[in-house]
Amino acid sequence: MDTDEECSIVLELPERDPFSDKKKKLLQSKGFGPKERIYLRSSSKPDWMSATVEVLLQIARIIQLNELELYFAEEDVCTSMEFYSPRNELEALNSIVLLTDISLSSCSHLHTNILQGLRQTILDLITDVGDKNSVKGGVVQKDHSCDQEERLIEWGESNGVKTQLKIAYIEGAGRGAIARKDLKVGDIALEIPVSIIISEELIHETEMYGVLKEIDGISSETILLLWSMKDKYNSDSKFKIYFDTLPEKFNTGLSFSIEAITVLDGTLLLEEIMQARQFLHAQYDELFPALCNTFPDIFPPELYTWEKFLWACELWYSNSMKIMYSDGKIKTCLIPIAGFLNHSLCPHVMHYGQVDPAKNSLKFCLSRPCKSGEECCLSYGNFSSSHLITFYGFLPQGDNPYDVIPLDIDGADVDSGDDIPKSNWTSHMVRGTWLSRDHKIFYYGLPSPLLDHLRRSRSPMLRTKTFVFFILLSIISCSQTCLLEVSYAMHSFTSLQRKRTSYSPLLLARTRSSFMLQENLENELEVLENLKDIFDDMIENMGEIDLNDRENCCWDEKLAMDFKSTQRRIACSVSTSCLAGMDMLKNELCKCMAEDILG
Ligand SMILES: C[S@@+](CC[C@H](N)C(=O)[O-])C[C@H]1O[C@@H](n2cnc3c(N)ncnc32)[C@H](O)[C@@H]1O
Repeated sequence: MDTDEECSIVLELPERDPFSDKKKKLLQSKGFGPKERIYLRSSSKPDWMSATVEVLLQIARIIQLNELELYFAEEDVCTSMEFYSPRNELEALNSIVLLTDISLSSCSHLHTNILQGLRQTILDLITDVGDKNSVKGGVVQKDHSCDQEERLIEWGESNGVKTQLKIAYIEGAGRGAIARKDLKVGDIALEIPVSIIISEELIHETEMYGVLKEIDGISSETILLLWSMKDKYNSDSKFKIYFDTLPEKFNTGLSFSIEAITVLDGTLLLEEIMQARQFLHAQYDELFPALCNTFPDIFPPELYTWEKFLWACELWYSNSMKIMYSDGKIKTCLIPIAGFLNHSLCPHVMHYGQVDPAKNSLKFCLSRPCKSGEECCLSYGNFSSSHLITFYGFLPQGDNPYDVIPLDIDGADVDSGDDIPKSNWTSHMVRGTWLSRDHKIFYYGLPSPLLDHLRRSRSPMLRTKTFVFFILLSIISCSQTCLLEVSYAMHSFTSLQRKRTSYSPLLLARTRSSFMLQENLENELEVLENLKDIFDDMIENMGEIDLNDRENCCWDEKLAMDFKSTQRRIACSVSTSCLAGMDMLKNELCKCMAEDILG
């Protein structure tokens, strides 16, 4: 509890966090426990606030990491200021705002100023995250009319919708939602009453539902999809105005032409799109024409063609949202008006999936400010570009931190029989190494779980980087150079090796360590060589992309080319980082060998 003299904020990693063990380890590596009380003492030092915020933020970031960010998180003890992703940064900062709001509502008068100061500092940081990470905001195209969209908003408002947004055409993204006035963190940009959300309840009373519910294993999503295929053409539908605003064509990866698919040769997206299409075809063939033949009045054949089925699949994949209702049930829904919001890697709205039971409505609250006239964006989820292309038909602007290349290697960590804890990652991947800050020896900008896995699987005797590191330390201690900063030791072990004493037992111990170090460095080198080979093959299989042709291509070929360019860039960065790492290792090996020869 806070005393009158001291005010504090407690940051705690929830026990139920699915990655609690890994996060505890990461917190520990930065010198924190799973529950930290941070005292807010206004001191005479001018930078006390930024120092306090730095600590709060370091802990909050780790607590807010998702699985993929955790995989790429770097445990390097030297780095204090981390940045994992715009999403993580916004979540971390917003979690601190929430904690200060809770404290403000219950704190004594004495602490109000400190807490308000902290709140304002965090809000300023949130604005900075937006300014630094939102790539060239949506450019409004003035030459498009949005009459239909405005009619939908009027219809919504007459049904209880409250909105601070208007609809406009955005360059390269279709329609989007623009702030009508300056909106702050916590403001509600849009509020949609449950009564206008399209979800499974809506169709329970229909004849169609009576037929479909008898089909073994049919999901409520498929039932809704089949209902929407027909309701789109129903002139008496309650949702006619909504259906009228939907595009005639969705242009997702699911409707890529054969030419675009060919461009994807050598990438995993080719497989992903082919599999998704095969799955949908199989699903369609299971239901049609049988349903049309047996119930032609309920399923008129002209409304249930493959093309119309594919349109509905694209509608549901690209426009539906998963919503948790007040009873705790999660349902896939179409949400008129909210369906105009585009996706951003640095979104304004991050949490919108839960019905507010008090108002029976869905609220879209801001996690970062949105200026008047600026496009207000959502996060559709932490999706890779291949997922966004397949199911939404676009590549987000900017560096997508979820763009990974999965590696088809046996994921389970090899049990080396030693007592070094295994990382327990069941699958491995890489992403653009430019996203990593740590390109030192043993890190190379590559994910540690992958490197550790490869080190272990090359040889059960081969140790993780932690073990190599201990060997380095033992050499250092043999040289009677003590109390060195760990980070310094990592960088300067070779120079310390040179300061040898002529003490024979120490020399012997050091020689043994030096031999083990050499062996580990050689193994390390092989790990990088193998990894580089994998990525060089991948680059070769992808082939060159002739971007000169791009302008004359169709939308899908352009998208395929852009995707391939991003994949090539990732693969090239991995190959380059491996090469740089190999050079560092060869350098160290040369020094080791020279040391041994010189005795
Ligand atoms: C839920 S809708 C959003 C509204 C949509 N722009 C429209 O005109 O109907 C999702 C679709 O919007 C487009 N979209 C969303 N975010 C985008 C982005 N960041 N860049 C380009 N297109 C985007 C994609 O076509 C996607 O399938």
